[in-house]
Amino acid sequence: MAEFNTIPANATTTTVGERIPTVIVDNVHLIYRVYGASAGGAGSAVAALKRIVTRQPQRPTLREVHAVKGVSFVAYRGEAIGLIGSNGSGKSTLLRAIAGLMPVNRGAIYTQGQPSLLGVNAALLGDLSGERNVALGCLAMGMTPEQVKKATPDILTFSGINERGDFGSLPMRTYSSGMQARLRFSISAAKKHDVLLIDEALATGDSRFRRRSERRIRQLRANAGTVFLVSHSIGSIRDTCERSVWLESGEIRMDGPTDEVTRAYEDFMSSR
Ligand SMILES: Nc1ncnc2c1ncn2[C@@H]1O[C@H](COP(=O)(O)OP(=O)(O)OP(=O)(O)O)[C@@H](O)[C@H]1O
Repeated sequence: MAEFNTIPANATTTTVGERIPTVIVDNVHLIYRVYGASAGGAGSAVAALKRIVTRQPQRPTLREVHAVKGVSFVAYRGEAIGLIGSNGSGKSTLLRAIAGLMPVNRGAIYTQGQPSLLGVNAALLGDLSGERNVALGCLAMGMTPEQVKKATPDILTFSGINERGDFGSLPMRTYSSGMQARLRFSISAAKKHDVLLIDEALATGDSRFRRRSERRIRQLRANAGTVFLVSHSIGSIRDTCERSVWLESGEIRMDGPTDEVTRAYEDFMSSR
């Protein structure tokens, strides 16, 4: 997408008023292959006895989980998009593919720049202090050592982990899961991202941190990035995203203004 290079970094439209695409998802299929999974009772005691009697070795089996089925949409600069859907509908899988962490089996994903995935499972090292993890996380995001030094106090303050004592110098394994999630979010949000993918990160923070991180997401968007937010908290989605994509069983059920999509999703969930 070489034509993006000629557009000013903070513009959300071209000079002729066209919106600038940042992520194009074109008829994407994502399939997990699970090796060694026993299918249809092959793992039962009767099946095992039968194999012993007939002296047949257990054959390795392969099962496929078709997690995302033919999904297409275009995301634009300056948009915050909520990804909603019931458990197992394919939201996290789709984010991982947009981040380039999972190959697509069919279709294609085009992105502007390198999308950054911020998830509750993002790797931070439990034996290192919060401060060291901040430094490593910032270096991994491409900051220089000087930028890291400058950004570290702000990141620690934003995360709020030092509000109840000097936790920044303690190993991360001593943090609650909410504190760990807050620090992960704060590290990722310290950098301007072309495309920031957030998987449930806000759900684990308390309400004060949630408000703070929602403000930060709005700032990241205002800096012309695109934000994707996966969350089961419809409140967070409504407060942060003006557009939502609803996935169900790996397919798009609805894509449009958050108010309309979340209302339809809530009706669907309450009728189940
Ligand atoms: N590593 C994996 N191996 C095999 N199947 C997987 C794997 N990860 C997810 N799946 C399957 O892919 C499907 C989509 O899962 P995914 O985690 O993307 O859903 P989700 O919408 O994010 O769910 P949730 O809301 O529960 O987090 C599910 O059927 C799940 O069982």
